[in-house]
Amino acid sequence: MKLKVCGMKYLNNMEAVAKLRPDFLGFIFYDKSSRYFNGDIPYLPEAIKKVGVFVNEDLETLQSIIKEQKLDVVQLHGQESPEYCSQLENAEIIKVFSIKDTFNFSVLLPYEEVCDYYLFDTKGKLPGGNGYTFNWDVLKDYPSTKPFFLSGGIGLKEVEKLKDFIDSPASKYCYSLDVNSKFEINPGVKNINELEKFKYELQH
Ligand SMILES: O=C(O)c1ccccc1N[C@@H]1O[C@H](COP(=O)(O)O)[C@@H](O)[C@H]1O
Repeated sequence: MKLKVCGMKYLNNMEAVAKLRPDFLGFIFYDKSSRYFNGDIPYLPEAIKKVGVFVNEDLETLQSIIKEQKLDVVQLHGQESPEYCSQLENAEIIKVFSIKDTFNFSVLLPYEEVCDYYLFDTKGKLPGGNGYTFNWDVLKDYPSTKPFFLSGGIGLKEVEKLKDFIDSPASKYCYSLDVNSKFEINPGVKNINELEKFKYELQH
C-alpha cells in the first residue's frame, strides 16, 4: 500500500518527511487553507511524486502551476466537472469525492475515462482537511476498478482499523493511504516520529 503525506508547507519539515520516503507528497494550492503553500517546491527525490491540491481552480492557472512547480499529479478537491478533467494536461489526475455514511457511486461514472485515481475523503465543513474518518464499509460496494486513495482523518489511532480494512475485499482497489491533519504539530508541520511510527505499525 502506497502512502501520501499531504499539506506540506515548510522546507525543513518537507525534507524530513521526504527522508521517510512516502510515495507522494502533497502541497495545498488553496489560499483559504491553513496549509496553503505559496512557495516553490524544492528538489525532491524522483521516486516521490509531487501532488498539487486544488479546489475549483481556474483551468489556465492550474496548467501554469503544474508547469512552474513541476507537479506529477493534481488532486481536484472541489466540484471540478468531467469536462474540466478532460481538458487538463501534463499531470495525472486524482478526483476527490467526499463521503459520510453513504455514497452514490453512480457519480463516478462520468469520471471513469477522464481521471487516473479517485480519492475518498470525509464530507465536512471544509473542502478538505476536516480530520474525521468516514464509514469505510461504504467501500464494500465500490463498483470500479480504478485505483483509489483512502483519506480523511487517518492517524495513528486508525492503524488497527486500517489493517482490517487492508485485509478486507473492500480494499481491492485501494492504491494508497493519504494522511494530513492527524499527523500535525501545527497546520503544515508534520510530526516525523508519528509518521515513522505509522509506517512501522502498518507493516508489523
Ligand atoms: O488540508 C487542507 O487544508 C485542505 C484544504 C482544501 C482541500 C484539501 C485539503 N486537504 C486534503 O484533505 C484530505 C483529508 O485530510 P485530513 O486527513 O482529514 O486532514 C487530504 O487529502 C488532504 O490533502
